[in-house]
Amino acid sequence: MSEQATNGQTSVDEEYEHHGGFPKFTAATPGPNFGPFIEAMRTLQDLAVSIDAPDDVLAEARAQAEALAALLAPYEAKEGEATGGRVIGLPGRGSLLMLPWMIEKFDAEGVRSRGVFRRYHLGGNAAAHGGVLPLLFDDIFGMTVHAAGRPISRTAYLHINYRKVTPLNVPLVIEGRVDRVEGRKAFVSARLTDEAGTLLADSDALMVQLLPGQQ
Ligand SMILES: CCCCCCCC(=O)SCCNC(=O)CCNC(=O)[C@H](O)C(C)(C)COP(=O)(O)OP(=O)(O)OC[C@H]1O[C@@H](n2cnc3c(N)ncnc32)[C@H](O)[C@@H]1OP(=O)(O)O
Repeated sequence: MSEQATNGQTSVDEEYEHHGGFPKFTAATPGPNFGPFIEAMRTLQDLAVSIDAPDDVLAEARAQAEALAALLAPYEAKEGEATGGRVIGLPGRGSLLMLPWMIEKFDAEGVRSRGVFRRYHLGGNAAAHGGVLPLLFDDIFGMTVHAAGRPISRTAYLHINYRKVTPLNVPLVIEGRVDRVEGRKAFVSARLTDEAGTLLADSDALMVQLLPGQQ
């Protein structure tokens, strides 16, 4: 977000200032323990949805989880200041909400990301839950319009075609691009495939550029 104003037009930096409550996001550079901490939390998520443990084990797990929450609670930070989501070199940019995928290509031609769906993302019969695919697509579309140099935009609609069941723990690829722009509207599309190129799902969406002051 470093474009300068030219010919009296609003710069991307100024656009940020105009976007109501939107904080200005800058990359975070946490210490070496942040990445392993997030990975440990992801493993906990996988286990929390998959264990069948006796109650005395759950009592101990509960105590440790509550102690961990008490340790971390004093460090809660505002949106835009929390580390998670701002570490480009980590899966999901270090956000637990995001899929643990790594950005491989990020330019005006499009964005490509690779990763796996884990046990935490299980829907049924060994396949990813249908609800986590929109998360993946929406995130790639946000990055796609950003990489294309568009000002902050929100998803107006997002349509997904589920072509084949999406497996867990199999390396997958998603690629998104801007197909066309009409004023504030960017029409985007993306494809989710396995590494052999088999199409699992595709999506198209409308990203509408926010007006000054618009939340
Ligand atoms: C910091 C990085 C943030 C990145 C965000 C990542 C993406 C996200 O996940 S955002 C979260 C999910 N999305 C939302 O919450 C959006 C909620 N909706 C909204 O805020 C508004 O409806 C919004 C902004 C999409 C559009 O509203 P508004 O600014 O009033 O525009 P509006 O005048 O209605 O529409 C603008 C144009 O888009 C079109 N449009 C708007 N919505 C739709 C739609 N659902 N389908 C088709 N066209 C639409 C309108 O017809 C209009 O077209 P035209 O200019 O040709 O007449």
